[in-house]
Order: sequence, then structure tokens, then C-alpha cells
Amino acid sequence: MAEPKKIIIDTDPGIDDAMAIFVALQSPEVDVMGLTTIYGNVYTTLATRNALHLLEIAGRTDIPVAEGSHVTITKGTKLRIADFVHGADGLGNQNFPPPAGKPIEQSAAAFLIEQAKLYPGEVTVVGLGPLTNIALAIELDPEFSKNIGQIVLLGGAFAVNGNVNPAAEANIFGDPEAADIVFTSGVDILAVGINVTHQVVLTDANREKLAQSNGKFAQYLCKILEVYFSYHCDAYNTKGVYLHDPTALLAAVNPSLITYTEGVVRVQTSGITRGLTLFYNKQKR
Ligand SMILES: O=c1[nH]cnc2c1ncn2[C@@H]1O[C@H](CO)[C@@H](O)[C@H]1O
Repeated sequence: MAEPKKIIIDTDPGIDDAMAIFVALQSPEVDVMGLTTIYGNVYTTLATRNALHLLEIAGRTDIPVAEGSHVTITKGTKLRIADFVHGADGLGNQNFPPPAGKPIEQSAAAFLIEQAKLYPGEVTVVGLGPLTNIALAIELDPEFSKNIGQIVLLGGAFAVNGNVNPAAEANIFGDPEAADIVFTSGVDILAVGINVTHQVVLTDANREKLAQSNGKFAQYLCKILEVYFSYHCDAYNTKGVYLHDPTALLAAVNPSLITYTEGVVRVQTSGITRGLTLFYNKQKR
């Protein structure tokens, strides 16, 4: 087999983030170099705590966690936190004990910059939350865009309605200015929007099967999924949940699972369509 792909997961755990992190840790195709944290599903401090906790659950405390930004790229502090989707603790209101581990001293952006410099062209960042940390890395280090191999991100609603409002998907809405910096950076980006992830559903029957499994993460995931299922039932009237973050993670593990359209993206940063992802298909001449 080819050498595993080096990935750093930028994450706001988050129930579907937890699933994605476990998928990554179970995939020999990728080598998880670190987790960087961001606000979104929870505030950044809690995201760091949850990232450390998930690595302890997985028995992978060898993987470093670098804490990310507490504010948007424009220093905004009025964050939209999706605790109504993931529970107050971000992990299905399970009251897990605090993790023993601590984040590293480096900030998320500094860690991203360092790893990209250490392995030029080899590191893939998988962005599962608002794109503040990645935009900060781009702004802080003019070489970062060249050094980073690829960015795979869960974000955007391409030619469909958003999930925050008709225009915007949650991760892009969380920091539209940062998202526009990322999309215009010239980095090779693979964006998985909710136009894709709304086609990837974990059904009630799937969860039943998971409950029967004695796989390493099955029981844990069944527990935390309870709250995620009840949110989807309330919001979408479905007995199933969207696998947003796991789908994006799988796109990094095995890009051939999904088909893509090539083009460029800009993000609307003002007005009622703030957070809208506008896609221009490169095929048009
Ligand atoms: O309605 C919603 N509002 C805010 N966040 C949401 C909603 N639905 C899902 N997510 C969360 O945002 C990302 C996908 O956009 C996922 O992390 C998902 O868990």
C-alpha cells in the first residue's frame, strides 16, 4: 500500500465530528498528525476538551491537540453555536468526565503552518468547522498556501438552500470572511457541501445495526447519537441523521467515492445572503 496520507483535522466536536474522527483513526489510508479545534457546534474551549476526550476514548493520546481561535477572523465574538444540534456539551449531553490530557502550547494556526512547512505538499487539512484557523494560517504565513497539500472541507450549500437559512450552510455562516480567504487562496480545495451530505443518511435501521455491533466505537456512538437523531426528527421530520463530517472525512480518505465538479468559489460576506457559497463552473467558456 502507498504511504498513508498525512491529515490534520480541524474540528468543532460535535457528534458528527466524533464520527469523522473515529473514521479517520480506523482508516489505514490516513495518518492523523493532529487535531486543531474551532468554535461552531460548541465554543472553542469545549471543542478542545471534546477533542482530547475523543482521543482518550480511542486510546490515541499520542495525537496532539492544538487549540484554535475563539473569535472569527474579523475578531467577531457573536458566535452562532449549534448546541441545539449536538447538546450543551457537544456530545449528546452524556456528561463525560473531563479529559486528563492538555492541548499543546502552539495555537491551531501555528501548528498548521509548522506541519505544512515540515512536509511541503504532503499535508491535507480536513476542515469540519468554520474556517477561521485555516484562514489565519494563510494570513500569518505567505508560504502556507504553497506548503499545504490540499484542503478538504465540509462546508457550503452549492445550488441548494443552506441549513442555517436559505442562503447559508452552518460552517461557512460561522465565519464567511475566513471562508472567502480560504476559497481565494489558490490552494487545491475539495469542498463537500450539504448538497452532497444530505444524500448521506444514517437511518434508524443503521443505528440498530450499530447497537448490535461490538466494534470499538459502536456503543459510544449509539449513546451520543440520541440527541442528533432527536434534532433531525424535530428539524427535518426524519428518522435518520445527515453524516456531514464523516462524508467529508471519507472524501479525504478515498476521493473516488464521490464525483466532483471543478470550478471556483466565492463567499458572500454581506447582506441577507451572508455565507452563501457561489460556484463558478470552470467548464463554461
Ligand atoms: O441546522 C443546523 N444549524 C447549525 N448547524 C447545523 C445544522 N444542521 C447541522 N449542523 C451542523 O453543521 C454542520 C453542517 O452544516 C455539521 O457539523 C452539523 O452537525
